[in-house]
Amino acid sequence: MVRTLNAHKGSHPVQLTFDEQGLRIEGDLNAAKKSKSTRTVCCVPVPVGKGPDPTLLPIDNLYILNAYYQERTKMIHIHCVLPEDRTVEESPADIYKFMYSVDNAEEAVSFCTDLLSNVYQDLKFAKRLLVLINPFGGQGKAKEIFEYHVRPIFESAKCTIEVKCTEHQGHAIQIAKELDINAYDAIVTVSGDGVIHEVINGFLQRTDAREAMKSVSLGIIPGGTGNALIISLLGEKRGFDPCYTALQVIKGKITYDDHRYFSFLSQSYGITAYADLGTEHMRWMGDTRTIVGLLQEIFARRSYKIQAAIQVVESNKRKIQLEYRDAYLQEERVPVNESDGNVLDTIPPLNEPVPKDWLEIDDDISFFLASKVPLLARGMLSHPCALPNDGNLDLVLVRGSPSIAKQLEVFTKVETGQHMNNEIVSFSALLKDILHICLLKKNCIIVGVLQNQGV
Ligand SMILES: Nc1ncnc2c1ncn2[C@@H]1O[C@H](COP(=O)(O)OP(=O)(O)OP(=O)(O)O)[C@@H](O)[C@H]1O
Repeated sequence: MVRTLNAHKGSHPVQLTFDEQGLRIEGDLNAAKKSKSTRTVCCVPVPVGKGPDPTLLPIDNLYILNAYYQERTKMIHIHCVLPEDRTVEESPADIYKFMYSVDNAEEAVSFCTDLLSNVYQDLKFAKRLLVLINPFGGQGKAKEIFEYHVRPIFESAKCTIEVKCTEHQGHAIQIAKELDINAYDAIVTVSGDGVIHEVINGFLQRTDAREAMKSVSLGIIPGGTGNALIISLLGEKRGFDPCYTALQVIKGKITYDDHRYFSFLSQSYGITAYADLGTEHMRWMGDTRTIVGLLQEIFARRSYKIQAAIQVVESNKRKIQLEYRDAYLQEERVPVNESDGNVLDTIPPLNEPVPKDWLEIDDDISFFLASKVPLLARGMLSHPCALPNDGNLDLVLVRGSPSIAKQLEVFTKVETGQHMNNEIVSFSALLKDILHICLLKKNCIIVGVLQNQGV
């Protein structure tokens, strides 16, 4: 279907055309200067910089939030989220609002109706969102990120927005556990991974866990220190862009479907964990604090005692890399398990002997980092072969306390994933996501059982 509407901007004729792919705006001579939303800093309006003309290329359906005709002003309004420069890969996105006069109201209304049904198709328009903001996440800017970047996008898409700030640790678990799942289409977290973890666990504690996860999807706006899930899904730039991630809430189709998560990102012990815990007071630094923490740990040559029993599928790094490459190149993705029914606890009880085919580790280590996702922070491709749906956890293990030079070598290569080839790094895929760990630190014993059923 191709639809055209004749409009004008002042005395200049403008033509709007849409088809299955998107919308083309022709004739808007100063779109670059005026199309963006007004920006304010401390309530003072600031001029919008002149960027590339956003109407030069057709606007993909994905980017269009809303189109409506205002009777009073006789104007058609079209709201979009667009990359600021569409010729640049992964350019930051922003909200754009186009307005044109149309003389024939009936034509304008019917154009908007058809454009919207084309743009949303099987997606719901005007979603009901519950927004959970962790005011203390990351550098404490989650509220500002939401109000300044995200709310205007949700409002443009006519979403109903209910905002709650998380008030204490565990609050998001309670909210997800008690949520009226008929009242919302999505829970949107403006936080780091910690609050997402709580929402997932809140859902899993419900008797109608599957139903809840099917009907209420999870939207993620990065507002914390660790934003591993969203950057692993959308990439390091787009996953960190509040406008682009807000667009995903409106237009994305990520839902939990039939799969349950017990552990959705990583399990960390050793210097990576203590680098995070030991730099709590440096939150103002943003994600640089993780780097400072790691350097502190490396230069102190710390090591940590661990007892772990793991079931290893593959420990040959070369084979893991080749399998990953083959899976990545495969057009068809690995089919996911569609089975219904209860989630089985497949982990042997801790008081029983460790199965014979498992590997026991009773050692000092620098770090033990198991993950389902490749990126654990920006610039930290810690698990370059992690595939979210292969049913395995990937483990990076550095035993003992290697020299500072050797550890720094690993550290400098983690950005590209090359650390995996380093001699001090053991890299394994762990069978069926089962992992028993018993961590010993000083006099304290922590017993953990981790089970992961994959994404
Ligand atoms: N109001 C609050 N006061 C104290 N803790 C809170 C509050 N709201 C949420 N939390 C807790 O803060 C933890 C971390 O939250 P989040 O992931 O949003 O931030 P983060 O900066 O990415 O955290 P981290 O540095 O641990 O990665 C969550 O586990 C949550 O339980």
